Order: sequence, then C-alpha cells, then structure tokens
Amino acid sequence: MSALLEIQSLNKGFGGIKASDDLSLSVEAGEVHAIIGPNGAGKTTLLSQLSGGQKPDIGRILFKGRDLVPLPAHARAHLGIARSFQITSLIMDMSVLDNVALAVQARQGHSFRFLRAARQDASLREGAMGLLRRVGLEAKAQLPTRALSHGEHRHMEIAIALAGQAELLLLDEPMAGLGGEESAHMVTLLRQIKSRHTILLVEHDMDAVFQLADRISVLVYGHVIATGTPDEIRANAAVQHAYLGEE
Ligand SMILES: Nc1ncnc2c1ncn2[C@@H]1O[C@H](COP(=O)(O)OP(=O)(O)OP(=O)(O)O)[C@@H](O)[C@H]1O
Repeated sequence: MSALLEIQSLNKGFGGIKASDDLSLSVEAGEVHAIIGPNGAGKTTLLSQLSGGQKPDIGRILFKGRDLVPLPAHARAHLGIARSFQITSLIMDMSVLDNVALAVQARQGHSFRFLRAARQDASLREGAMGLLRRVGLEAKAQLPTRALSHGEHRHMEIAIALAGQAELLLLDEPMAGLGGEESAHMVTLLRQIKSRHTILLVEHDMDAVFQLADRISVLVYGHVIATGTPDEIRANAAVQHAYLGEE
C-alpha cells in the first residue's frame, strides 16, 4: 500500500484552543482509516481542513503528492475527495431519486443544478438508480425523501457522496442517530464500499469502528497520540488512559 493522503504537521487554532496541534497522519490507498477521540478532540476540524471548508494555520495536506491547502473545496472534490456531512444536506420535498440525480449532475461539473434537466436526462437518472441500488434504496426511489427513515437518509447521503466516484471518502459520523439494526446495515454498506474507495471515517460508535477500520488514529487535544490496527489500539495503554478507558 502507498499513502494516498499524507497530513503533515497541521496546526489550527481558534483563539487559545488548538483544534489541530502538530497533527500528522497518513491514509493508505484502499484502507478504512478511522479517527477516534473524545468530544472536542478536533475530528470535525480535521475533516473541514481536508475538504476545504477551513484552512490550517500551518501544515500540508498531500493528496497523491499534491498539496491541497491552497485549493478551494470544489477543486479538491474535482481531484477525487468527497465528504459526507453529519448534518444532512437532503432536500426533503424532493424524491429520493431526484436528490441523488442532482448530486450526479453536480459532480459532472455543471455549475447550476437544474432539477428539470436532472429529471429528463436518462444518463443522470440511470446513474442515480445505480447508486440507489448500491445503497439498497432502489425500491424507494420514487418516494418523497421525507417519507424515509433516519437510517435511510444516512444511506442516501452515502449514495450522494459516491456520486462523484471519489477515490477518497471523508465520512463524518455515518452511524450518528442510528438504531442497532440500522447501524448493522450501515456497517454492511460501508464494507461493500470499502472495496472500491479509500475511507477516512470519523465515528463515535466504537463497535462500528472496530468492525470496519484497517487502522485507527486516536486524536486527543488535536494531536494524534497513536495510530495502529484495531488490536494495537485496543492494547495501547496511552489510548486506554486517554479515551477508551472512559467508555
Ligand atoms: N469555529 C470555531 N470557533 C471556535 N472554536 C472552535 C471552532 N470549531 C471548533 N472549535 C473548537 O475546536 C475544538 C475541536 O472541535 P471539533 O468540533 O473539531 O472537535 P470534535 O472532535 O469533532 O468534537 P465532537 O466529537 O464533539 O464532534 C473544540 O474545542 C471546539 O470547541
């Protein structure tokens, strides 16, 4: 494996708070790399710096050797990085299919998102149906989005993140708010996705993290205190002290 993403000495402060503190880690092509850490450890701030929502004060983010820091969010998306949001971006009054078709259209580089065009364009609809099939929502394509459960909305968000065929998916708490059965469905879905995409996963659900991750990095006060396989992280005394011991 080779490093697809190399994060080098990121620093990001908010007033006196160091949200990223000399943060370095690498994500290998093909792996699921989970970021765990207590509330306020800087996980969301890290994702924002990767997707382009925020700029680091200092540091480099190399994606396939190219520094992303000077690039705006849309340029990073164009290079093959997609982020799914903790806060849903779905349009509830639209059908499931239309939501995903718009995402396919947007990722094809159209600067405006016209619903009418998305509805009439067979290739967009077929692309969107293919994505809905991948996340198990094909049968619900014509329903209004608001008719779906919270768990199904999270699956839709994964379909939207997949619309751009990104090489690297940044997933922000995909398990948030899901019940037991819904979480199990999401784990199964992410396992399937894993074969075709590299995934950086921020997640509080430790069962899901330990089932899915090839490697885990533990963030505490903006700094990576350990990176390793799930077994290595479980056995790491500093991690147990800083985080897992609290569970
Ligand atoms: N825009 C901001 N302005 C000021 N402080 C901020 C801002 N964004 C984040 N912070 C602070 O930076 C630190 C890291 O926040 P961040 O949301 O990245 O943590 P997190 O690990 O994602 O937390 P959680 O697990 O609760 O989602 C926290 O102390 C937070 O209060």
